[in-house]
Order: sequence, then structure tokens, then C-alpha cells
Amino acid sequence: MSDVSLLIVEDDRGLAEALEDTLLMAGYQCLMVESSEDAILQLKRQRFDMVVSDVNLPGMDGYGLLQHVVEHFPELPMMLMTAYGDIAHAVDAMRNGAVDYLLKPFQEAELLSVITKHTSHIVKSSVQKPIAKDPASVALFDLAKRVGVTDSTVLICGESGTGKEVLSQYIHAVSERHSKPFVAVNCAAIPENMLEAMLFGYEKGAYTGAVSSQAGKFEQANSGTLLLDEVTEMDVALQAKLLRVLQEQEVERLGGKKAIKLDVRIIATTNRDLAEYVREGGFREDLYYRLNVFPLRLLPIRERKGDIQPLSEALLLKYAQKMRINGSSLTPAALSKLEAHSWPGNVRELENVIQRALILSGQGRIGEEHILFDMVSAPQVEEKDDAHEAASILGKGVQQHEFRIIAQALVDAKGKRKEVAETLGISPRTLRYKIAKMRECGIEVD
Ligand SMILES: Nc1ncnc2c1ncn2[C@@H]1O[C@H](COP(=O)(O)OP(=O)(O)OP(=O)(O)O)[C@@H](O)[C@H]1O
Repeated sequence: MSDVSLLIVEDDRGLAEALEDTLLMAGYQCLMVESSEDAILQLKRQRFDMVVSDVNLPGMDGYGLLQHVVEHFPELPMMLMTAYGDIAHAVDAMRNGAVDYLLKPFQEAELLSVITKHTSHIVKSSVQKPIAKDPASVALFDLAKRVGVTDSTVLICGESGTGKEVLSQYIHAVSERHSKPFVAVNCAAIPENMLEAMLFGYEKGAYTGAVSSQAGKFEQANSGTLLLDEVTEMDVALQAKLLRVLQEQEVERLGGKKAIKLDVRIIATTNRDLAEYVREGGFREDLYYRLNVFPLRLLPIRERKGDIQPLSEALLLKYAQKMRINGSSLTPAALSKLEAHSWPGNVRELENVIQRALILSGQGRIGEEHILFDMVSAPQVEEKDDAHEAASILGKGVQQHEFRIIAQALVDAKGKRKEVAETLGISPRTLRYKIAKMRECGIEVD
């Protein structure tokens, strides 16, 4: 996802939704508003890279907004969308400072091409800055920056969801290879018998099903960076082959005869204690030393609590924009609840909790009651000696889990209850009952 953010002003909901889908698919972040007045409010609140506005709007029209932007945000490119036949006005708008215009109806490709034209410089120069506020994270990213500019192999260790891929991308982005490919392979997600072909490529006929030749990930990453995510999850035989490729810096496709020279920077990640895993015999020691040139360790977020607030706020903003919720905030009680949690799933879990909270609150203000954690972190039943209390806690945990599933299903189905009932395999009547229960518990269901 690029971090180019667009402000789209369109009062026709159908068109606004279509525009948003197109732009999100193309990787833009966008905030949709329906009037110039709302656009002006948002411009005060946050930074955008481009404004795309309809001309005919209720209240102040697109020309009025253009005037405002030219006056207050002279650096901000703004484009107008005008009705077919309105060309004279469009030309006028250009004279008054619009960078471009589109005549409706237009094709997706035209829209994307104009936006790219005015924002591509931002894409190229942007290094998505990971969030790091806790002193431990600041120090880690500082170190990552220093190792990033060298060509050293890096091994990143850290629990699941701590941001190992984010850190890898950062290392690539600050390196001299930043304009070259960054290719990631999740070694745990690919079936064992396919991983070898995927990494090294294959020639036509190398095995049944290889109907055409295919370059492997090493070749695809040539001159750039290859991320071997969860590198420990490949079998020992493949580890030996990987070691050979790394040592010789060349690769041979399966069924091929030609060695292909490689210039690839390797970043490997693991959520295991790798030294221990080597001792247990799960990972080759020689490969371990080859990868462990520069180790970086990402702490779990419970050990860098200073990141919780900025991460939560950034995630809140991200999902509020996606859900077209204007203005988002965390109450102090909600933040304390987030900071007190143990986060076994780390940032990925936090991301889920924030999305859920937004769904449950129905608007941007997140209170303590909207923060629901995953089941694994539900209160420890064993700690309670009173069996009745334990049962009640367990019951609450189950209920919370159920609420979460319903809330998520409602979002997935864009609020269509019939669809939700079908997906969950319950009757619409039961769903209505359960939603009423959620409301009783203070959960707002929009
Ligand atoms: N410092 C950060 N700033 C912003 N977002 C982050 C940061 N760290 C993690 N995230 C977000 O958290 C999620 C998990 O991060 P990532 O995939 O990098 O974790 P991981 O350690 O590679 O996980 P796994 O071990 O499960 O593969 C992603 O959506 C990522 O964007």
C-alpha cells in the first residue's frame, strides 16, 4: 500500500463508493466526504497529497473549494470532476489553479492515470515510516537504518505479529536497492513440495504440471532484496539447497542446466529462538551462521508499551478512513485498557482489536467498552477459586467471542443482516435477539 492519501469530495454515494473501491484497490489511502464544507474541515485535521472533487456539490461547489485550497494549501494539487459538456468551466478551473480535470463519465484507468501523474513523485520518495516511539523501538529502527545502508544479510527475530515484515521493508527502503524489487516469500505458508520450485524457479517439464518455465523468487528479486519469512519452516533438505545458493550466489532452476548469477540481499525472519532450534536439530547450523550476520530482535509490544498509543492511533486513523468515519479518538480509559493487555498476537492483534472497536462503537470515539480482546487473552479462569465466578467469567468470554464474530460478520456483509444470518447459520430472529443483547451490553451496532 502506498502512503499517498487522497481527499475525495463527491456527493453521489454510488459514484463515491465506486471511486473509493478503485482507489483502494490501486493502493491509495482515501477519505471520502460529501461536501466542500466537510472537505475544509478534514484539510484542517490532516495532511493529504491530492484533492479530487466533484464540481456540483450541495453548499459550496467545487470551484469554491478550489479557491479555498489554492489560498490555504497552495502546494496541494486539486483536480475537478465535471459533468460532460462542462468543458468551458473545466478550462476555467485549470486557469484558477486546478492541476487537472476529468469529464464524467470516465474510465477507472483515466482516473488512476491522472492521480498517478500528480502523486507519483510522492510514491517514489516515500519510505513508509514504521511507528516507533518507545525508546527500545527507536533504538532498533536506528540500528536497522545503519545496517540497512550496508548490504549485509539480516536476521530478524520476534514473536508473531511484531512487525518483522515491516522492519524488512524498512531495511530495503533505506538501502541503495530501494528502487529495485522487494520480494517476500513466506516459507511457512507454501506447501513444502512447492517451496523449492517457488524459490529457485523451474523449466518447462521439470515436473508434472510445469507447463511453462518460471523464474523463482531469487531471480525475481535479483538486484533487490529477498525476504525469507519464517525461514525455519523449510525442511532440512531444502535448507541445504538454500545454503548452496547463498554460498555460490547463483541459482539453477529445477530442470534447468544454466546457473543464473545472483545479486540479492537476503533478509530472513523467524519467530523461533533460532539458536535453540539449531541445538534441537531443526535448523542447519551452517545456514544459521550464514543468515545470522546481523541479528535484529523485535520486542513483543508488551515490552515496548510506549508504542501502544501511537500504534493504536495510527491504526484507528487508518481504519476510520477505510470505514469512512470522520474524526477518531481513544478515551483515556480505552488507552489504559490497551496498555494493560499482554498482546500475545502483538501488532496484528492490536490491529484486529482496533478494527473491532471501530465496528462496535459505530463512530470514531473509542471507549473502554469497545475494546474486546481475543479469547486467548480472556481472564484466567484458574486464578479464581470461586467456581461460580469462574463459570461466569468463562461465560462472558464466550459471549464476547460471539459478539466479535457477529460484529465482524456484519462488517463483512456491509450490514446486510439476512446475509449475516445465513453466513453464521442462525435464523434472522436469533440474530436480531443477539444484536439486541449486544446493545444491552453497551455495544452500539450500526
Ligand atoms: N512499527 C509498525 N508500524 C506500523 N504498523 C506496524 C508496525 N509493526 C507492525 N505493524 C502492522 O502489524 C501487522 C503485522 O506486522 P508484520 O506482518 O510485519 O508482522 P510479522 O512479525 O512479520 O508477523 P508474522 O510473524 O506473523 O509473519 C501488519 O499489518 C503491519 O502493518
